[in-house]
Amino acid sequence: MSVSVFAPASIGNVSIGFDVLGLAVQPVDGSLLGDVVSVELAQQDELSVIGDFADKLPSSPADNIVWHCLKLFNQALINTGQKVKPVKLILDKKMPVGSGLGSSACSVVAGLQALNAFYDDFFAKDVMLKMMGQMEAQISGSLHYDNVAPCYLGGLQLMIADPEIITRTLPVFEDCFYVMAYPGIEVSTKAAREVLPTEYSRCDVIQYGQTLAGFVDACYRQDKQQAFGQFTDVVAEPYRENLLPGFSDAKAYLYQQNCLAVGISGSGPTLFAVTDDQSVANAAASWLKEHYLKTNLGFVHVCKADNKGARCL
Ligand SMILES: Nc1ncnc2c1ncn2[C@@H]1O[C@H](COP(=O)(O)OP(=O)(O)O)[C@@H](O)[C@H]1O
Ligand SMILES: N[C@@H](CCOP(=O)(O)O)C(=O)O
Repeated sequence: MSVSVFAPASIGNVSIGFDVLGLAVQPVDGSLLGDVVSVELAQQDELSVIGDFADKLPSSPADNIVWHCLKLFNQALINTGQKVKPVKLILDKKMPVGSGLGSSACSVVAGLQALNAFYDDFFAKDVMLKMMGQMEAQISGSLHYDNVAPCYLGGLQLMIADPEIITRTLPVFEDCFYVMAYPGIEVSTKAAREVLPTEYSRCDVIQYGQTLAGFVDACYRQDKQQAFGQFTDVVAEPYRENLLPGFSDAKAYLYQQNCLAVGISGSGPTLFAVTDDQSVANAAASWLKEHYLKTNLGFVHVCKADNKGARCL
């Protein structure tokens, strides 16, 4: 028996919810923006990596986060008295690394969820999400669920301080397009966290709280004007934009073209632009292809919210 699980790309932070807000996205053209992990019975545990971005990962499979997922998952099975089966894992690494698209989360979620599907969904969702958070923390240096939660559960996820709840699903703006532009250069999440201040002014704290609260309220009332009217990131963007060549010019241009919001996806370098008008989305995508991409690895996708999250193929 073999199972394959796809886990979608996500926008960490969504600009105004540093570490606590994340949105899963899928291209409107139906292409798979995310990673796929397949699991099948084998003589002994093994991992092979294929796909467009396989050569960007550590050469030893033992350094791949999917291998660590297998070890964590097996230990959790053993802890419950279950018998562990040797498996062959195949990671189809479709996602660029250090991209701001939640690439490591895609591998973690696809890997753990494929294993759980192989064991007939042995672990409940909350147990799985905690394991996913643990693996993401190992790779990025700190515990943040804003990629793994939307990648696993789909949609727009708000992280809750209660460790028993972890995340709540917020209503999305179903008519919005998210134009995702990955320039083809790498920015490590760890490095992009190190440039952030360790303390913020009272004024920034108030603005952050007010903006996030206003956004959540607007999601429930489906009020796009309020959601995107005050869409200013005071926590990360001012300190990270220097890591992203061309970001501030692109942002200014896209606002002139009537985009509702523009921000850094996760820790960058991917930029996202929001609009509810498909012709604005297509024009933004064409412009970004020409002006924001820096290498031939870059790409632009017009996306919508992905409400399904990780799924068996
Ligand atoms: N399967 C994997 N997917 C992504 N990154 C991996 C994987 N296995 C190991 N890594 C390593 O983890 C780090 C992930 O970097 P990070 O900046 O967090 O990526 P992203 O922001 O795209 O999730 C890189 O050093 C990469 O080599
Ligand atoms: N909240 C994190 C999100 C990182 O997302 P990634 O896609 O860049 O891994 C942060 O901003 O550091």
